[in-house]
Amino acid sequence: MSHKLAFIGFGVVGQGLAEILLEKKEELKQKEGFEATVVAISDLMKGSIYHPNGLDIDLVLKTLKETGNLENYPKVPSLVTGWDSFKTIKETNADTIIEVSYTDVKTGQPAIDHCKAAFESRKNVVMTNKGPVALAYKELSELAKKHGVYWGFEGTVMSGTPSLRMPIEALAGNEINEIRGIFNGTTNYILTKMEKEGISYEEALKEAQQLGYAEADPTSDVEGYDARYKVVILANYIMGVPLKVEDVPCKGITDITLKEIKEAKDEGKRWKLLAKIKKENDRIVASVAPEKVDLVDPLASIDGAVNAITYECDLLGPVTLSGAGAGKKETGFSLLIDLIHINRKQKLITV
Ligand SMILES: NC(=O)C1=CN([C@@H]2O[C@H](COP(=O)(O)OP(=O)(O)OC[C@H]3O[C@@H](n4cnc5c(N)ncnc54)[C@H](OP(=O)(O)O)[C@@H]3O)[C@@H](O)[C@H]2O)C=CC1
Ligand SMILES: N[C@@H](CC=O)C(=O)O
Repeated sequence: MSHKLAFIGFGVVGQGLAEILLEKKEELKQKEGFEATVVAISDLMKGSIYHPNGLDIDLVLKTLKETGNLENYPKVPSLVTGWDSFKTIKETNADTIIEVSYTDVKTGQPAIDHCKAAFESRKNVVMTNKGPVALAYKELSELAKKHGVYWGFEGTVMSGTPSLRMPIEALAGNEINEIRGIFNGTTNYILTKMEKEGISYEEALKEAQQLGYAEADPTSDVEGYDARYKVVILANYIMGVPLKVEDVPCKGITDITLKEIKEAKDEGKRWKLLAKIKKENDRIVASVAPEKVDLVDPLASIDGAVNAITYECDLLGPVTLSGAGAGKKETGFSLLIDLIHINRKQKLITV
């Protein structure tokens, strides 16, 4: 099947997916019958380009690298420049919108409205932006369903590690009453670096930013807001409970000093930013906070930008999944798996 894609936002993750589409073009065609044409990219500062017959991804990436602006793409006939996100969503011939603009932890905007505009234009959305899923899951999932389009958001929790797809598909039939884990790559990277290399909090945060792990405003990572969004997504999507962001007490890692990290080590413990969700009768209790975990706890050995999640299943007992929690290719992959899902569904319909 052939797909026409439009990117909204073209930072670390957007470019990660573009590189994957370029590198795996032939393999995806052979193995999955998947073909994609990028028709448009609209980014706030990097400019906006649209060509109904498709853009040359290699040339797009080179243009951006060399000039910093997409609008320096060669001026081929029918190339349109300067369209904002909404015009790109509504008026291009894309069938699927890749929403990879920044996550606004207060309002979820403009990404919520990007999703609405796409669904109302009968376009699929695949996204890594957590805002719309954390703040408007019910409304948006109903709207996507009403318009018969697909909404994929695997990368909103634990990057490309299938923390959403695995429980929904492979653990189906179990009741999941408790979830616990490490859901933020940046903070886990910082804590690991502070403990193992003795570097300062500021230095470790800078590295996480350079590696593309941190949010555009890293306050979201270090104060725990990003992990809190992921808790809300898991509660709504996996546990079917309409938990709200304001119901989740949240504390970050900014107060943890090198001295405290060393003291924990001497006690046979390690600081981790833990997220917890538990169903208690009709109630759900959830939190995000740093905790000293025993070194024997499986979560203690989760290092760097890796994340981990344990699902307490009524039939299977605890199931733990660990893998990348952030990163360019890793999160680009999360979008690819959602696109492959659309492709497989469409193939089933056409046979
Ligand atoms: N990085 C990671 O490892 C992961 C990221 N995510 C999520 O994925 C999303 C993208 O992350 P990432 O690529 O790292 O972030 P970046 O900050 O690198 O990229 C976001 C891009 O979106 C652009 N943008 C912001 N607002 C708009 C808008 N209204 N219209 C068009 N473009 C816009 C920005 O423009 P400009 O900078 O040019 O102003 C920027 O280029 C975020 O929501 C993040 O939370 C999820 C999982 C992992
Ligand atoms: N900033 C986030 C990116 C993925 O969601 C993180 O560090 O985990």
